[in-house]
Amino acid sequence: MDHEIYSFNLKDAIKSFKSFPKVFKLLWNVKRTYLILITIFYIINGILPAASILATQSLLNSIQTSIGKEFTYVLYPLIIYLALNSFGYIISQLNSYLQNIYRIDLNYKMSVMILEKAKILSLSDFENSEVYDKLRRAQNEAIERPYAVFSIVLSLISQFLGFISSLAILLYWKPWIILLVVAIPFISTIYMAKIGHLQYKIEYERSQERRKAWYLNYLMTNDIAFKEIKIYRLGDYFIEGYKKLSNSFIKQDKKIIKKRTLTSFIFEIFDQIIGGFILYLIVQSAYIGEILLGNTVAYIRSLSNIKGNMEGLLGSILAMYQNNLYIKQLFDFLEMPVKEELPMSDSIPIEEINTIEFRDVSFKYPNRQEYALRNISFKIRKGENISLVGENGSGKSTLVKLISGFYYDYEGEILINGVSIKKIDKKDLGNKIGIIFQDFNRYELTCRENIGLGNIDLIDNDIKLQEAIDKAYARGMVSNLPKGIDTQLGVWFDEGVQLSGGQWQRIALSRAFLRNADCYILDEPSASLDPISEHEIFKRASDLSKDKISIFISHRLYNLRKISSKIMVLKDGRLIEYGTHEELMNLNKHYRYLYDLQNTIDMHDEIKTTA
Ligand SMILES: Nc1ncnc2c1ncn2[C@@H]1O[C@H](COP(=O)(O)OP(=O)(O)OP(=O)(O)O)[C@@H](O)[C@H]1O
Repeated sequence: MDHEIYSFNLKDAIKSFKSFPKVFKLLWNVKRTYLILITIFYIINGILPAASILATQSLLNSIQTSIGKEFTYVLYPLIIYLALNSFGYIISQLNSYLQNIYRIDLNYKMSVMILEKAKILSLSDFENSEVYDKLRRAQNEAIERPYAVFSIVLSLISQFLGFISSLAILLYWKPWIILLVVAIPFISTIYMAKIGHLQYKIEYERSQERRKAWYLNYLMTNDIAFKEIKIYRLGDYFIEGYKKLSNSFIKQDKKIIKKRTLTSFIFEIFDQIIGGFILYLIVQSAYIGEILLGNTVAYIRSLSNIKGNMEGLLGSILAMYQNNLYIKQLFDFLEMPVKEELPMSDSIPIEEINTIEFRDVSFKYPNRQEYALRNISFKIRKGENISLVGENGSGKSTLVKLISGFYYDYEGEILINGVSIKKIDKKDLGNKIGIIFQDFNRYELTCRENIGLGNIDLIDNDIKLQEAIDKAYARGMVSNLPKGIDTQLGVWFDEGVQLSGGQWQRIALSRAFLRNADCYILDEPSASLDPISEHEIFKRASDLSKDKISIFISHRLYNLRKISSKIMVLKDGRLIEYGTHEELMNLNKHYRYLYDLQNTIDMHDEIKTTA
């Protein structure tokens, strides 16, 4: 974790401004004409208060000194005074309009940038909670910050101009008064910076906890966990967890608010005393006739402007420092190196997958000590139907994730057509593999989209979609939907139709079949399918991949037996047996044990059901 979040000092504060050039580059690229106009308006806004003070001074003095003279002496200062005020109003309205528009564009651009970055992250990035935290921090806390920095910089300019111009008016009268005016706001800002830093540190450290609270909230307000929450009566448990986490945040937040209020209260008292003393000096000078009425009003207004500007100025610097810390998170995320993304420029294109070979491959997940796969070697050729079997956690899904190119930090060699998978064009590899994972997605979109996402180019091609639907034996099911293929699926949106687990699986299969792949991987596509449907699907998938490669994972060994040209048996991450069903049965080892065990259980079940 960054050292700079633990303490506040000037060096760190200056360091936090490092991301400035990047912020301005980003702002510049959004809408530069607006950026320039807004800047000009801020500058005018900075000068206007002092100009208004001078106009007031001139108006009042001319009223006081022109008694008995022509009215034009008063009329011109009056017109200038009114014109200035109207001009100020128009400028501020225009400025707020431009800022609102600019802000919408900027936030949109920021959200897209974060999504674009998330798009290129690897699976292991998403499985890494640190990366996940970075993503959430960027999304939740940093997205508004570039705009905040921009408006702070502008108000800094505006405040500074206001400060200098009002100061000049007061300097003209009594220069030493300036020291009194600036002392307290200056000291109070340093204290406030410390509190601001503390707040940032708290936010940073609790981002995991915040995510947990969000997750509990999500579980309670989403249909994903609804059934279990109802049946197991988990509502109170989750709400308690949410409350516990939220209460700790609330406690911390209240503490900070207390600290902040107390500090500003104490400094405000000092400030009021000093302000009162200066006001006394001005009124006394006016009383003894040292200054005219217009000057008196001008000095009083300058005094309050300086105070306001000074506070605003220091407050802006403080806010800028805080925003810089958050912006650092944004760039931390946007500039985070994408580990697994291999250079596309010198990658080798492939037209088809002929062979997949593992040579002594071992792999462990980045966050785990133990290996998920150990010393795996095999070669699969075009036309082979391979089945992967093994107990839970034996490494079957991990193996297919490696074939799909999700992880590259394995030991040994993975070769596609004899070339290292690391060198193969990722896009080509993706295009040539049709896969359904165990945890396949149920998109809350239309049936067309749910299938068409398998090959976006074909999403409007009804003939190809129908072919894919037929391959997954889903024709009857889709045509029975109220709007056929254009029916909204799921329950999140209007007119959505919920499907059964097995029906969703057929949709996912159609999605995989829509790809013109050379290698079909079905990772337990059968979990929600009845044994007959599973047999049909496997049979169909193996028929479809006659001159291709297919890899099936299932716990129903009986169904795999008929369609597999070879069976791989995994145990504790090792490939312990590899051969045809007959060979493995004759070997009389683990596969035979699993097969016989399943048969015995099935027979037992059958006897129980018929009894
Ligand atoms: N994303 C992950 N991060 C860390 N460890 C993981 C991850 N996914 C799987 N593992 C671990 O890797 C090992 C192999 O898991 P894998 O999912 O490949 O097993 P499997 O054979 O497909 O199991 P199942 O039959 O239950 O689907 C297990 O010990 C599991 O805990």
